[in-house]
Amino acid sequence: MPYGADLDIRVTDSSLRDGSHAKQHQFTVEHVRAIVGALDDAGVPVIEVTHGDGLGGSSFNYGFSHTPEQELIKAAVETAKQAKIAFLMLPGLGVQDDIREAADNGGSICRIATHCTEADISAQHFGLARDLGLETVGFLMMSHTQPPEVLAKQARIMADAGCQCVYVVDSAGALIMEQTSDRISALVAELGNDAQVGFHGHENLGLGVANSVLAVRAGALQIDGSTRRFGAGAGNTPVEGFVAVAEKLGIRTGIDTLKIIDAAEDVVRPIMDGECLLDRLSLTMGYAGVYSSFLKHADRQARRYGVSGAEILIEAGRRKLVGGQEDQLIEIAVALAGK
Ligand SMILES: C[C@H](O)CC(=O)C(=O)O
Ligand SMILES: [Mn+2]
Repeated sequence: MPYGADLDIRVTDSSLRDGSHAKQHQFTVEHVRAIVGALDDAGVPVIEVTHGDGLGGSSFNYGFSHTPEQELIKAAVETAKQAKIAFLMLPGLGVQDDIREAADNGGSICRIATHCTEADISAQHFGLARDLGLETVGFLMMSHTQPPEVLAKQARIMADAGCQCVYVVDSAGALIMEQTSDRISALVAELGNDAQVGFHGHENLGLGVANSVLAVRAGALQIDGSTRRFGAGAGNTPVEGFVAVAEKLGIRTGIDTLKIIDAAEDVVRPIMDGECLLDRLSLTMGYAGVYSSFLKHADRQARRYGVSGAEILIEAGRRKLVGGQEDQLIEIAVALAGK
């Protein structure tokens, strides 16, 4: 079933949210204006702008923002001519007033993220977002850790609370091919016409584009990516790569392939501190099933305590750490240093 009359699927670019992890939350209003301007011109229909860990993420545990995210959201809304501006929030990290403020600043899509077994903590936030007239999206993070039937039940909780599209979120970039499509199919079967299904991929095993195509084939109607892979870990599904492949497969995204390729090279890349690489640490994250946004934290602790970043990540995977447990990376590094 197509997304709309002109689109088969809708792409959301997360460079200005997931890329915040890679940029260590140092986005400025100028960065936002430049990236939103280029993506909007290329026809990207949705652009997500927030601290990497969502509204309220600017903190000691996650890393302080250079510029308050509400200012960034406002700048994005002022710049975009056709794109809708989305924002992310994790219940407990952000609070309901943050959603109200983001809506006042013109954000029109509210994305609520929970660990994939904790959808129930999102109910009041979806309720508020719908009351405010916002479009809603739910994120089931670390979806590789649960089988399709468990995710489907969690998706049902979100949909019943007012979520209009539930995403399978491959936070660790650990899903491999059919592991993605089986999860998407289970959500599509559970939700039917009650909500759409989306997929958010990371490149830690190099499968972002392939997994996204399989997600579309399994019925996903919304796909996330980041132009130039500007995201946590090895980055997200590259929007320009996905759009090129989609065009060749006859999947209509509404995005101009050549314009988004230029935007990646000429606008997004100069704002990045460096390329998001499929190197030892990010590959280890995909292999060990570790939350992609742990990359910079693990690297920092490895340098601080003179231990192996890869060993920190392997242990984080063994402990099945979830977002919010960044402090345990310090404990692991201290333990490794003491050996
Ligand atoms: C808060 C996380 O960074 C959300 C996300 O993009 C993911 O889990 O992946
Ligand atoms: Mn992500």
